[in-house]
Amino acid sequence: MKGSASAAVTVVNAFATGKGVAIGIDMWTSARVKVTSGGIEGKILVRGKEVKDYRLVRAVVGLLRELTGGDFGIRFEITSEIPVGKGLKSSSAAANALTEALVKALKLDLEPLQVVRLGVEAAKRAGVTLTGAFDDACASYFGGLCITDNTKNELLGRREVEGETVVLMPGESLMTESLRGLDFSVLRPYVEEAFRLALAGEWRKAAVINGLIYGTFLGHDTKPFRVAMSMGAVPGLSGKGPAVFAITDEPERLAEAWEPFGEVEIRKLR
Ligand SMILES: Nc1ncnc2c1ncn2[C@@H]1O[C@H](COP(=O)(O)OP(=O)(O)O)[C@@H](O)[C@H]1O
Ligand SMILES: O=C(O)C1=C[C@@H](OP(=O)(O)O)[C@@H](O)[C@H](O)C1
Repeated sequence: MKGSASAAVTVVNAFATGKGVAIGIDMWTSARVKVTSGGIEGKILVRGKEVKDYRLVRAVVGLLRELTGGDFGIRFEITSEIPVGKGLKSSSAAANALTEALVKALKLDLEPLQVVRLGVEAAKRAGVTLTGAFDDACASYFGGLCITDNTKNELLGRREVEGETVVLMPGESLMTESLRGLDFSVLRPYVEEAFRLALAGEWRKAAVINGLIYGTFLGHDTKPFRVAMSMGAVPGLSGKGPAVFAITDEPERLAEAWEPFGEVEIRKLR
């Protein structure tokens, strides 16, 4: 059976408040799963390279074994376009895609939101998230702009968004788990303002403010933001970064200007 889910970009990062906003983008992870009599065997390919980190796979299987009471194994293959550790939600997409594939293979009758919540629980157990990242998981599974309360796994609002975004993926990687213990609560008053803007429909302004706050706090290079803003684009920091995205009428021009900072791709919002 097959499952798939996409990358997403951040409008408001949930680290400081537990509430977040993210938008799905057209960059995909797919999972194929066969249920077997025992063991977990398979391969993870990210942008053509093998990744040997099976924590998320084991967590998804463990969770579904508990749910069904079955002692099954799996053969799996995960193929992903989403680079790991850039802030583009590789973990949410993998958890969603694998959970969806396995739920189908086990012929379980679950609502889409239940599938997403299982993926979030698996990501927590695997230790790859701070809040559970229900915001990212919803944007990754359903697409659109998703506003969530990650402390309650509640989807507060969702709306369709159209257009393209330029995505900059700098060479360095930053794993979410490496930020555990950092006190983001000092950012709360400012991030709450960004969240209010997003709730009021002003998600572009929210993304810029969120990006400047988190980007500064985490010590990211501010040049990509400056370049994008000076060209009239609307930039944001995706997750904890280092990936940056921007909405602009001239994606090709911005993509060229961002080339010195890393790999650049133009993707559709979905
Ligand atoms: N395609 C994948 N298949 C299985 N696990 C994955 C995949 N992509 C990411 N992961 C898991 O998620 C972790 C990265 O999560 P995270 O630090 O949040 O990065 P990102 O910023 O890319 O979401 C990896 O260490 C790995 O455990
Ligand atoms: O782990 C988490 O709880 C979160 C991770 C962040 O995304 P990345 O993992 O993509 O950096 C952030 O945007 C999200 O709101 C919450």
